Amino acid sequence: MRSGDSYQVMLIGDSAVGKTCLLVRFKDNTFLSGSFISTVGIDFRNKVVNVDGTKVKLQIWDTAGQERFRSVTHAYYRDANALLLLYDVTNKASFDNIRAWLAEINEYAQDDVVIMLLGNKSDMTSERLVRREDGERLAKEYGTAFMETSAKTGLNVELAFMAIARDLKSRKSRRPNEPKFNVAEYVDQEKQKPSCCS
Ligand SMILES: Nc1nc2c(ncn2[C@@H]2O[C@H](COP(=O)(O)OP(=O)(O)OP(=O)(O)O)[C@@H](O)[C@H]2O)c(=O)[nH]1
Repeated sequence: MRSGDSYQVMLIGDSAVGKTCLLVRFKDNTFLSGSFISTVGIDFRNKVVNVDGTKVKLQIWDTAGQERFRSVTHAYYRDANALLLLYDVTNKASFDNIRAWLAEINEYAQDDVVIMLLGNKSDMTSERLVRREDGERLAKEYGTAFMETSAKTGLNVELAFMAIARDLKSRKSRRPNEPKFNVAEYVDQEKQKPSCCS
């Protein structure tokens, strides 16, 4: 693998939506079950992924969702190249708060930041309170990519980070006459592959 670029990806969203679990699933392919330990301030992990034979280093910042840490996390927004914005499909308030999170992004992040909206805990089918269509509609309204994930089963977790890595890499290396990388199209294509998203 050739060595390539490094990017900062930040996980944001209400407390307990599953940001830490999503990161641990991506990094170590395990699920943190048992008692819930809320993140204090901010934490980070690196993972190197392979995008078309080039190493792309993702430095992933896991932020605390609790309100009292907001001023700490604000300081990190401007350095983020991409934001994974999570809600919990079993927690309606976490979905309703997405507009407020998007307003924060607008205020503190770079204008060209890549944003992906993720509806996490999609494995909890009987407790679901937010429909997939509602997530899709909101993402469309704000022009962001969207998918549902489960840190517990691993559904779409790798895909979400890989789509971000590809988008960031293509923004950097794209020649003026090349078409823009389309995250939504990429995600749809990958979802259809049998090896994906189990
Ligand atoms: N069933 C299910 N439970 C999940 C999933 N993701 C996270 N959880 C559970 O939800 C709780 C909160 O997960 P965390 O990852 O710690 O939440 P967080 O968003 O990092 O929370 P803060 O650090 O407070 O911002 C834990 O009890 C997890 O086990 C998921 O995809 N499915």
